[in-house]
Amino acid sequence: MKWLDLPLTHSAMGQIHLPGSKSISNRVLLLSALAEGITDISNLLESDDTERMLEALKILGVTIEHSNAGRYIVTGCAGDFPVKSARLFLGNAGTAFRPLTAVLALMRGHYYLTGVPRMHERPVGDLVDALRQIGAAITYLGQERFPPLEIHPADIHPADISVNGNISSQFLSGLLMALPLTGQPVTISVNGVLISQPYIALTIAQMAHFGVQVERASWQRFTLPGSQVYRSPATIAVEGDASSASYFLAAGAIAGGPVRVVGVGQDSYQGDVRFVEALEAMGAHIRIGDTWIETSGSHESGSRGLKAIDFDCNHIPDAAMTLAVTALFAQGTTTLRNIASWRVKETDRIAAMSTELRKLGAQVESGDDFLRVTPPDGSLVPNAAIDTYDDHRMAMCFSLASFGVSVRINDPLCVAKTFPDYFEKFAEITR
Ligand SMILES: O=C(O)C1=C[C@@H](OP(=O)(O)O)[C@@H](O)[C@H](O)C1
Ligand SMILES: C=C(OP(=O)(O)O)C(=O)O
Repeated sequence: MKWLDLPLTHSAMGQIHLPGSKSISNRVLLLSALAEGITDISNLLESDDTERMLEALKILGVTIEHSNAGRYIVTGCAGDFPVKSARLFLGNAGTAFRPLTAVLALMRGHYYLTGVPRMHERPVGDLVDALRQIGAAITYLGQERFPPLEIHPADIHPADISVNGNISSQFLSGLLMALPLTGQPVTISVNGVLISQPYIALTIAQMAHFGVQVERASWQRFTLPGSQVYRSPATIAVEGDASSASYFLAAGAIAGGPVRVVGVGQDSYQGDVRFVEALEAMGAHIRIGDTWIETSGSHESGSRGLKAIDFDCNHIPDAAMTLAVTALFAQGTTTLRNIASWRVKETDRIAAMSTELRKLGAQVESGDDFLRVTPPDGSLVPNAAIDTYDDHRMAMCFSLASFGVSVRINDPLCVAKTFPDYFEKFAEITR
């Protein structure tokens, strides 16, 4: 499908059962594969990113059975992948590429890790630097500090290491998940500011489910005490995806609501549940239960019933994109701060977001790490053709423009990265 035309929609209302969290799914798959014992996983996300992880683990010799939708049974390999030589294609899945790099560097095997062309523009050098501190032998097959990578068998000498924290938290997450495999005590220090910190909390929580503890004095220093092994928790249910929830929650805030998402709630492990704090600051009404979140707002679609905000988005890098499009329905200028990491994700998201918001008539200012969005004086420009840059979140965010104007989404199938049936679900809440 080359494009999808979304007609002007007057209101949003209904209930959506969320697909499983991408971030939890790929962590749980990897930890199940590394654990002793069999793990019965339910509500696993079925999308391109999790498919890349599943495929890679199977190539590495892990037995994974698929029984019914979202249910996977993984027989763990007790810390050592049986296959010692493999080529892995990891698409554009950061949650597969970065953690697998760290784990495979310790496996005394010979591995090639590649991805789509955009993955080869997404940095991995800080992670490789950290792994080289303990003896890992990794070479860059293309541009220095970027995938594709070749990992050679190496003698690992566990020692205290440091890693940069300001490009992607996935480097630290990868190290945290991999280093218990050495069995030795190791302390990881983070150089500079750690971005996307809730994803580190998520990593530590998932490791704890598999019996491995991380000691943490601050968000700059993490100790793995040594002599710990991953043990299967037997069964594990993946929470709904809080980033995927953001589109529906924004819809409820923009176009009346109530819109309820089911699958995440007040005790969620995912940082993106805090997106609702931004919506609340914009004037939306929020209700949260144990396993659901509901939003409602002004009942006149496209009426700019919301208030502009100035928001630090460091802790919600993915849901922050939803905020940029929600800003079209707020009075005044919304500023999103601390979003420098957007530049090295599926596309340069600051550039892409600026270009596409302007097509709708918004005034946009941007810098290295911020975006400022002012809606047009009158209505949004109708029938804009929004380019999506092979970025699932660009496609999903801009569906929200249809609450103000009819809009065309180019290459809508890019949502397959994390939410293959997004547009069907979106249609369920529009009236
Ligand atoms: O660890 C994770 O699951 C993720 C961490 C974040 O990346 P950065 O740490 O690169 O910001 C986030 O954007 C990504 O979608 C998922
Ligand atoms: C940044 C993202 O993905 P990745 O896990 O590939 O980094 C995302 O899903 O918005």
